[in-house]
Amino acid sequence: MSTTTAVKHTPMMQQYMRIKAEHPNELVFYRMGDFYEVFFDDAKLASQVLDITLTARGKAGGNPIPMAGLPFHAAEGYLAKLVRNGISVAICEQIGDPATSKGPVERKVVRVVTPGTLSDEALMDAGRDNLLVAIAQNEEHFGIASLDMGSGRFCVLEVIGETALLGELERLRPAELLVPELLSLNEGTLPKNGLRKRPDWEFDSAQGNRALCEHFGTKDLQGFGCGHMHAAIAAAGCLYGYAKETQRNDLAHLSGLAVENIEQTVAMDSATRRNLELDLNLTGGEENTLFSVLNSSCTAMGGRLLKRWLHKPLRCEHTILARQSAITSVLANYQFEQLRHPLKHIGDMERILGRVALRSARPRDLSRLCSSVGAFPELQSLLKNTDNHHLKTLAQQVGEFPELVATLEKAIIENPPVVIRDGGVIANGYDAELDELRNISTNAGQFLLDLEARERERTGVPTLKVGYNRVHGYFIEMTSAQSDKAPAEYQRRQTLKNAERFITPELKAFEDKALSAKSRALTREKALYDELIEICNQHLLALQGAAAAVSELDVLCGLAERAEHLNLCCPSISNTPGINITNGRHPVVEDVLDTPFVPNSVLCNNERRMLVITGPNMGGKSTYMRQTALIVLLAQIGSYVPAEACELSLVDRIFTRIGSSDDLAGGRSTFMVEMTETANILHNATDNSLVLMDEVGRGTSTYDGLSLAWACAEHLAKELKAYTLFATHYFEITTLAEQIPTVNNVHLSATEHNDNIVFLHSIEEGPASKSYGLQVAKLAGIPAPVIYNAQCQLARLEGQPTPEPMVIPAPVVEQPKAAPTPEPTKAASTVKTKARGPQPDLFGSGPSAAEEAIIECDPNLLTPFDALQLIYKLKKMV
Ligand SMILES: Nc1ncnc2c1ncn2[C@@H]1O[C@H](COP(=O)(O)OP(=O)(O)OP(=O)(O)O)[C@@H](O)[C@H]1O
Repeated sequence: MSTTTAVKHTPMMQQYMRIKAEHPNELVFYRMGDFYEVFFDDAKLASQVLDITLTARGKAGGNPIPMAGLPFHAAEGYLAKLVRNGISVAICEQIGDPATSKGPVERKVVRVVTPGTLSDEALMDAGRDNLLVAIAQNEEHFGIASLDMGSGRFCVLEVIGETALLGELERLRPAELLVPELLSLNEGTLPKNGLRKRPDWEFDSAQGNRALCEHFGTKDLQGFGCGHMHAAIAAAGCLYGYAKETQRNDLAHLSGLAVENIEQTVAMDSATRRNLELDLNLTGGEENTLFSVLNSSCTAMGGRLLKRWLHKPLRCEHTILARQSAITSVLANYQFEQLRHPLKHIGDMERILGRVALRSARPRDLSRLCSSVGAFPELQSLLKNTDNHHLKTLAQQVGEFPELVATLEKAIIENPPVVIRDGGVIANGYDAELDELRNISTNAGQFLLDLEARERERTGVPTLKVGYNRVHGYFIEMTSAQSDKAPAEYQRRQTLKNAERFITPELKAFEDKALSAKSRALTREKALYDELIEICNQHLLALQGAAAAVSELDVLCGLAERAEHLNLCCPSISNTPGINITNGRHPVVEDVLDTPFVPNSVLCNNERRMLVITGPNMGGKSTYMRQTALIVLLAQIGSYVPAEACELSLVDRIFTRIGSSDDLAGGRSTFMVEMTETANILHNATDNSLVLMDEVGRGTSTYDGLSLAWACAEHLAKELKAYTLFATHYFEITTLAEQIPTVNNVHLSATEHNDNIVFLHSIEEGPASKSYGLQVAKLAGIPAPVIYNAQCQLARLEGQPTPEPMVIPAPVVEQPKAAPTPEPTKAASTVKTKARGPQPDLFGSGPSAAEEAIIECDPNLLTPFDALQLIYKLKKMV
């Protein structure tokens, strides 16, 4: 804040400063009539992020106070933009009455909107979970707590080591991340947006335990299965405190803590999650991802659940088979199509219920909740005769809520306004008192006319009038001459020169009602609305369960629809170790290709633990590897898979070492990233893991790279025995198959036509015969002279005659500095005799004649003439 306490402020500014001092880390929206105003540094930030004008209001210490204002009615859009940028906002409203206030109206922060604690529909992306995450550290253990404020889903887990932690953070992608001040982690690896450091004491496990027990009304947390998870409880405690502080609410919808058991799910590190492009592609977009192809859910909550499934493949065969059998069941007779009809009428119940619990639900939330729950009977009748156990369980969990639907239907008008503030939400006929109040204000005129006519007749005074004035209110007026005809219950209210004014008990009662009818109608309506929210809250737990079951039904029907339309097959889970995919396809590449996708099979088992994949660039190696991982992943979420047939045993981890990018924020070069990821694989892969290695070693010099690739492949095949797909351009590695029985060569086929390469994309047994690198470069548009030069260099390296005399100076070709380490050398000697194709045998080739001549000569002994001779000699040799 660019101001000092010594500066004299106006009373209003003093009030602002007091409030701001309590919210140093939030941008304060200070309510001024129909505007929110922001001051000082907040104003500068807001004007920058929101692209609004920065002006000034008054002065402090002679300097103008920077100010930016935004209309109150448009605040939501601005809030959304700020939270998307990771900025929290404290909303400070006028709570005093301006008419009676001395000095500035009393103001108070009514809520703090932070990126991770959103629940307003307008501020959230319906397509993804919006998570508040906290991490706590206990030596090597990391406790992770996550909360989806919208739905109240509150989960904890513990992992060991930084890599596993980062893998989970990649899965959760927190909108806001709470970390202790003293976290021994490389901060560059944590997401920047929404990162909040909290004091270490907030992560006290015992204190967290107490707060959580108090919230759930339990003696301890054993019932949730996390009593012993101290790091996770520390994280959950901090998260809970933060959520409560910002929401200023009792968070009733947080009904339990779910323990995410990592033993039950397939572990994937952050690189693997990114490389497989599960729900985000490599450029960060949402198109062309596994999710985009596979999602055909009808509800937003179904879509979000599918994302969670894709990021959490299972190792629990029972659950996988339950999902699979449900899909098979709804595929029969296209039942999924019928089920999708009621599902389309179900709104985002999960988030609506969150707002109901937070008591911030809007009228349209209630009417959508009503129509959503109103669709349950149709779902039930469709599932009534199912013989599938899982579908039966889900149907039971969905239940029916006839009374609630009847109440909401009766209570809320068909298209209610956005907010309850101005009323007009509760339907006529729902509440007699409200009806009467509304009748009074709308029918007041008629009532008075009727009364006038009746009183004229009763008194026989045709000039009797019913009137109103602001001082005396309603009255019956008679001329002074006729006033003796006033009945006994007429009470004199006012005497004028020629007339008398009376009031009757009936008119008095009407007056009491009419004068305040409008505001009382509004008050009554608000009370009824709160009552409705309470009624919904009474069903909260059951409704949350129903929403979860509906989401799952939706995902299962969506997967069935995809299975039907994308021609997927039901994988079978086997106890015999192995992955056997017949004619598998890459669902995303297949989706984007205009030409037919070439299906390929994979066979890995105890005898075939590693496939060394060779083939030309663009041949389809990466596609083949990724499709294998995606098929395994889909099988383990319980889905059908893109293949003709598939049988597999469950894998415990999926690792990928694919592509290369540097990690500037984390201070790691491309090669360092590559090696870190490889190290993680070598430390953690088991004989039940699926490992994809794409061109390991290419990030460094040829010899270092080949040696590393060789050693990694050998370690994976001999020691770890993981199912490994190892794509490489180092032909030497194909000879591993001759030394290790469980290593097999496969290649992506291609052929040449008129000097051009034709990719066949089909997998064949054995190593590739050629690499076609120059043809692919030509295809990519490398200029002809450069291609020609490359051809010459290739011929020279291969010891073949140069195609044409070379005019371009030869580039420096790297020469081996030292012999490779003993193990690879042993392997290399085999390579020398066995290496196929025209590529040079890098380990095997000795020094050339020119090199030998250079080695032999001693420059200290050369005369200038000798040196010139040597140059001529060398020139002849190359
Ligand atoms: N089975 C297939 N059927 C049809 N087209 C395919 C198939 N596999 C790959 N392709 C096409 O070939 C392109 C290149 O595939 P991919 O990236 O897998 O090749 P690669 O062998 O890994 O290449 P590089 O060695 O250069 O990384 C894909 O983008 C896709 O268009």
